[in-house]
Amino acid sequence: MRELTPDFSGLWIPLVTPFERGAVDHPALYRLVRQLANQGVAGFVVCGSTGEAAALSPEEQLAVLDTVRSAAGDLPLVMGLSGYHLPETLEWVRTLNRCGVHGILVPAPHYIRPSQTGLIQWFESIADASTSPVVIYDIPARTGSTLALETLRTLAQHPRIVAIKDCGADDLKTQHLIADGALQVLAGDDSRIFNTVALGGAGAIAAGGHVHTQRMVHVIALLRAGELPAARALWRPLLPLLNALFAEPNPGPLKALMAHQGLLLNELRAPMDAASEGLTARLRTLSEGIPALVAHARAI
Ligand SMILES: O=C(O)C1=N[C@H](C(=O)O)C[C@H](O)C1
Repeated sequence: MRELTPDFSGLWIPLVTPFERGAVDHPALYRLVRQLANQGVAGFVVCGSTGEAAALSPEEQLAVLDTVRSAAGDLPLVMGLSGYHLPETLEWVRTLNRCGVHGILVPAPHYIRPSQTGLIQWFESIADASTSPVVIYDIPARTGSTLALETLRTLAQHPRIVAIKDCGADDLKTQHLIADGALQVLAGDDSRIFNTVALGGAGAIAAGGHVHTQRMVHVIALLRAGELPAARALWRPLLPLLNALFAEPNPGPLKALMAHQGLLLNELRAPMDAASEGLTARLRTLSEGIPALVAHARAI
């Protein structure tokens, strides 16, 4: 039986971490969250892959969480985890328990590629230790581990495992998970948002939601309301930009575009680096070619 009935539907923004001369740029992060918070987003993911969490110390991660919390108002926060050392990860979960987040986003341990039994043990141990709901982060391209459908079905029986950020790139698995109804399915690959939500998924955790945020919020809301033609009309202009944002390693392209928009400095922590000039120019052209939402909405 489920202990909690949390809701992860809608558009969640996996926040970038702005930097200035090597340090976290907290004022820029605060301004960014303030600006996004009143655009209809469901909440924020702090220290996900887009947030370059792997390059942040635990102290920096907690400071980032504090800044986001101070700017986010009532919006819920999900904290990302990473690593492969189970005892250290459980200790970190206990630290996060004291921070009172809405959920934790948990990927498979990276690099070591355990068996499906080992993966079940990993997620169940973390869920047992967590006082917050767990969102499974299924992202084999980054972790090296594929979560089989049966593994996910087993994990869905845990009372605190309630949702999945689906970057599995496996359409059939996505459809089975949605049909099962045991986990809320959130698109984790931006280009799959439309299909996932049209099939009955609950929403998305999408880095591309930093830009043209309201358009993405509307697409998801229209799909959830069954208004397919209107959703399609808003989605089509977004797709080339969303694809281009991932043409080089995320969040390089996103930060380049946001820097052009004056939202932060175009700085990443090594070994992540800035997007190429050619891609940056293409992103600007694509982004500027997307009609303003109000004008577009009038036209449909
Ligand atoms: O940080 C995230 O959460 C996301 N990560 C994915 C990735 O970087 O692979 C992309 C997605 O848009 C959000």
